[in-house]
Amino acid sequence: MNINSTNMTLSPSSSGYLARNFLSHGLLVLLDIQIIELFMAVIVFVTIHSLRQQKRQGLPVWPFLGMLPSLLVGLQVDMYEWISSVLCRQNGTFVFKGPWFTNLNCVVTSDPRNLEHLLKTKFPNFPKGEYFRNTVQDLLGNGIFNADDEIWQRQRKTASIEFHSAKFRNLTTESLLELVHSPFGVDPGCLSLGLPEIPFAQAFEAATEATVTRFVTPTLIWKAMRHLNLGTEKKLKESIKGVDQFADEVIRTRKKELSLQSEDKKQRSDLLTIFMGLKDERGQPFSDKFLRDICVNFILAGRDTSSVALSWFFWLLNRNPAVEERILAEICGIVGEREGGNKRENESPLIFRPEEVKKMAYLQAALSEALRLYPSVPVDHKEVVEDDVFPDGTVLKKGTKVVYAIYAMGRMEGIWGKDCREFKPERWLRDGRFMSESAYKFTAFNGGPRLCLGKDFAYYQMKFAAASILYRYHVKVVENHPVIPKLALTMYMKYGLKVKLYRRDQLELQKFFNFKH
Ligand code: HEM
Repeated sequence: MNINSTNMTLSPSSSGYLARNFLSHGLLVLLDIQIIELFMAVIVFVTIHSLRQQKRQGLPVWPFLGMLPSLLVGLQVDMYEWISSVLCRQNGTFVFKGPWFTNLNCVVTSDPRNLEHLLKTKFPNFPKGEYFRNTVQDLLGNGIFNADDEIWQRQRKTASIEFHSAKFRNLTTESLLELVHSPFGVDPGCLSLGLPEIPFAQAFEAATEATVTRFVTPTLIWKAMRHLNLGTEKKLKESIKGVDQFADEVIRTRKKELSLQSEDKKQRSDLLTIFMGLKDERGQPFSDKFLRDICVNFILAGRDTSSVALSWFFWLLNRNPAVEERILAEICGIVGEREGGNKRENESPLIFRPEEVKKMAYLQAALSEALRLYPSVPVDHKEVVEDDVFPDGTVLKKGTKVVYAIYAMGRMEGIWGKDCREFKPERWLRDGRFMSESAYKFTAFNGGPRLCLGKDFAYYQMKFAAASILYRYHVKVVENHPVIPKLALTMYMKYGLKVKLYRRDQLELQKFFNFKH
């Protein structure tokens, strides 16, 4: 990664610039390469040491060996599969030990009993903790994802009241309608134009990816790299700049709008506006930095989680045409119940009513199944406050880091049965009705006091968007397009999802109107 960016600087087109800046720049390039070598040496050392530790504990060493070359070429490995395979062999929990000077020690678990203990029963004993906070601080600041205690409670309470208000619900329903049926939404003809590139979204994705690299790099090393502005730290800094520019613009615009409105017209109900009207513990309005953290965290919570879930959903659908047919049959059945029979509304685009979206049980099952296999937040992190013991007997010392592997949970036979790797929406249905699962077994939305605040809204918007697209188009994934997860805070696809859209015609849909379940 670092070498690539160095090469870019050394390209012929920039040679004039380089000549002028040779001394300072040349030194930086040299330092950059030395840091990479140091970093690699540390990784090799960490690996050898960890291998010995793993062996002593009776843990399999081959997955770690398999990971080594990939780690050295830029953490390209499918880390999630590696963690899953070790967890399956270790009955759901293992202790990972790195050398004393690294931060790579942790307990990794996917056991639902431990999850319930961690997320609910002993919740106060398992905050996000200092290590997590320091690692993601540059990107998430003091926002809800990164906060504990009062700072977290305050944001949670404010957001929770807001999320449950009628005004907020109306606003989100309206914006969803606008989003799906806008010129870049799913209106006929528009998708063929292609989607615009969104610099903020790119910066955001790059920032979450670079942040995750910190978790697998000794703290000492990434802090040194940050200080010297090198490698992934340089990338992180640049991408955070892009994220901040966007957030600053949103805050500035909102402040201006509010200052221009008269008191009686201050009707706007969105989270940012609510937080702008609140005071901190000293009775002062929240700083712009804190408002920026609110923006960034809620965007991460609500935007990227749902959008990556939809990408995995459409990819899975492409591999399971029978599921797509059942979803279409469900949608057409619901549309058919509309006044005026089963005729498609010719000219105006068909917009699903909220009560119709709620009825789409099979679609909800398919989305849950996609999230079971590809959870938007693939791993999460806690820290132990006081010595404790997990229900499975694992001893937890104060300060231990605990990683709960949500991705791996979807691949545990002990939890989901022998067919756990298959995409089977039917496992979520009883007599045609959607049945939710325990949050400690299906942890895609977290559980306990930190259960996702937007879960219901997320299902609603994903169902609305998926149904609106599927009713109009057959979404075909471009052949041979590589689809693998990216190592980031959110489970993006490493190379995105390339699809071709084929407009459905009346005849094709007619088949589904006549389909019997
Ligand atoms: C498929 C969609 C979604 C998934 C899979 C998802 C998943 C999650 C997960 C795993 C967490 C816990 C994160 C952590 O503590 O580290 C979380 C928290 C949260 N989610 Fe979601 N989420 C989704 C959509 C949304 C939406 C649409 C919103 C808002 C409109 C939202 C708002 C939140 C908030 C505010 C939190 C923080 C809760 C807290 O820490 O108390 N989420 N979500």
